[in-house]
Amino acid sequence: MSGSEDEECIPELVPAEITKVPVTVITGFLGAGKTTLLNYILTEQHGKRIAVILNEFGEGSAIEKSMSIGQSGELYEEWLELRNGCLCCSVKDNGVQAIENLMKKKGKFDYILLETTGLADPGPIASMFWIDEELCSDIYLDGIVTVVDAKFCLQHLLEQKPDGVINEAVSQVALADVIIINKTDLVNDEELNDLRAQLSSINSVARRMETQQAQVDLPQILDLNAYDGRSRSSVDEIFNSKGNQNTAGGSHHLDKTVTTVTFEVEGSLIKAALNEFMDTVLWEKVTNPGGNTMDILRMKGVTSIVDCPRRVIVQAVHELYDRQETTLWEESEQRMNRLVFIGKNLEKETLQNLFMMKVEEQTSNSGSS
Ligand SMILES: Nc1nc2c(ncn2[C@@H]2O[C@H](COP(=O)(O)OP(=O)(O)OP(=O)(O)O)[C@@H](O)[C@H]2O)c(=O)[nH]1
Repeated sequence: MSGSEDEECIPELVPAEITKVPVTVITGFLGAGKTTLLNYILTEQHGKRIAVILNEFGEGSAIEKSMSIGQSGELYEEWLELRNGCLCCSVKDNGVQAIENLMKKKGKFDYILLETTGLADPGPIASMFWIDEELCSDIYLDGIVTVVDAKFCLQHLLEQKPDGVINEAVSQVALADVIIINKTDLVNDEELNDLRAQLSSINSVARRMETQQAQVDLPQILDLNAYDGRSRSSVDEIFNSKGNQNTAGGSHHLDKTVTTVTFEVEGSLIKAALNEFMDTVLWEKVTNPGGNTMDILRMKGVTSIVDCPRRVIVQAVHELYDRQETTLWEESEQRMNRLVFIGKNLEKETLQNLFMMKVEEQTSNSGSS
């Protein structure tokens, strides 16, 4: 249709994204306080209609007992509608089916919290939101919240696993967008400081909160837009994050192989070079000077792409990554790339040099043309 008069009559369409429902994944080691957190949320009068999906494998849960598995082994879910408008569902699979069923109840809720089991690595769950196209059309991953037990978290983080076996507690901290240190009543200041330092040595970019009985300020954990390139906060977060290599304080000898590494490189690179860089570090893998393979669990970055007027945010969880254009560069602004990696055996110089090579390739190509 053309003609300005006609256009003026057309009501403004609401972009599809606005109707998508955010999902926050709540993870944390056994007994850390995930259920306490969810119970708190479900009983508070917060004015939100939150649907909670409990992924229960533990024993003794009242909700678990109310579930049953059909004779043919199919999944049965227990749905509870609560007085404050929340919905609660207990499931026995990885939660995908439950989300799909939940979406049929559209309109009854405006937020989803998905609790993982204490022993789960949240990586595959986070990836699911990128690879399942049907899911992605209705919902989006808002962030990962990891609850840790102030008293026992260090012990879990320090637990040595056989080669190739992932320490789930480390993985949960590495992938967190928010870390809630719960049960602070059970530790003294020194223990708490030690834990803070160790958590920060693994993941120095996550927002950190400290609670008793998991009593959080809800806006601190919801609507983070942690994977949304369009949110100003995610750009700021990447720019304000501090890289941290082996700076953990305290007397514990934490297995420091999972760390946060941050670097900045001036200039721009072409889109194909950025993809090559991502493929190399995520898929082909690079080794550090000690000969160990760098294994990236989480990555986020703000990059500058040649001929693109906007910053491009790159997000990765394990081997999957995604690019999104975000805010405009100012004309006078120095083009800059800032990348944050959380993973195993990371070494800043190797990653930075590899990225610089991609930027320099572009500079030398444009110089010779
Ligand atoms: N002292 C103390 N105990 C707490 C606190 N928060 C929760 N608890 C208790 O810790 C125990 C475990 O809490 P849950 O909320 O069930 O932990 P969870 O992470 O859901 O545990 P799993 O489902 O087994 O993974 C319960 O007995 C809670 O009452 C706290 O801040 N301080």
